[in-house]
Amino acid sequence: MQTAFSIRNLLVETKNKTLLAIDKLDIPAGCHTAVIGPNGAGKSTLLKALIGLAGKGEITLFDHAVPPQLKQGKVAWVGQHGQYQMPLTLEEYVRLGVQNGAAWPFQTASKSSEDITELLAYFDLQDLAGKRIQTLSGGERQRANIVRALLQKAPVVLLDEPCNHLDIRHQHGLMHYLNTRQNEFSAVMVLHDLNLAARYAQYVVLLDKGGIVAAGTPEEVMQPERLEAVYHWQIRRIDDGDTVYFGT
Ligand SMILES: Nc1ncnc2c1ncn2[C@@H]1O[C@H](COP(=O)(O)OP(=O)(O)OP(=O)(O)O)[C@@H](O)[C@H]1O
Repeated sequence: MQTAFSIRNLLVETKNKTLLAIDKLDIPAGCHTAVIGPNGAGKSTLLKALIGLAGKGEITLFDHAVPPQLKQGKVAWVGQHGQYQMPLTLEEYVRLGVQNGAAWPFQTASKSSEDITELLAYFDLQDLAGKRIQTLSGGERQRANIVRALLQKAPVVLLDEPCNHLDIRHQHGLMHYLNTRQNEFSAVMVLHDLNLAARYAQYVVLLDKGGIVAAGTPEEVMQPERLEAVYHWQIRRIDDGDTVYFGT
């Protein structure tokens, strides 16, 4: 299996504390990875390390050493906090993604106005295209952030809690969109919702206290006893024969 990110001897630390220590982790390409774990486990820190914003260690992307250009947006990024003070309409805001998507070895797809129209329609934003971003709701802004990142047509998209502010339709809509585009890009996403992780991710990394507890398929990783030990809460796994759910 091809590897998207290959991580060796990653260490992220402050003066007094180790935030994340990972000896070895290979995040597969051509599928979507969910990073799960309790608050403070190190999930966002891992995503930051993947784009070179945190830590020391060896990280390769499709077997290339991660170069400084990654910091300039060659891996698409949906962060937890957007910048909404710019005097832009929603359409102008998402078009920033097109401008960020400069060529780099893995960049092949073209970026056309059809992409924008299609993505705005899919994420139900077409009627808001002319609206100022400051006036959008939380969920509308989050969807705009997602469209802006997807327009970069990068081979890897990192999403830090992308379902924040999204209603149930748009949560599943986003996950469905990602799963139908696995031949175009690999997504690595921080998810708090275990049900979304179990249903839509093909690879799961469970973090706790700045380290990896388990990594593998959802079935391998998301065992109730293991989740209970990490989240310190009773967790039940319910399999209705079609879908696996996690409840308390
Ligand atoms: N710049 C920093 N300086 C000091 N500590 C930090 C810094 N950034 C993160 N931390 C700490 O590192 C730990 C991991 O943070 P991180 O944001 O990666 O957690 P997370 O798993 O994404 O959590 P959450 O689910 O709450 O978003 C936390 O204990 C956090 O307080």
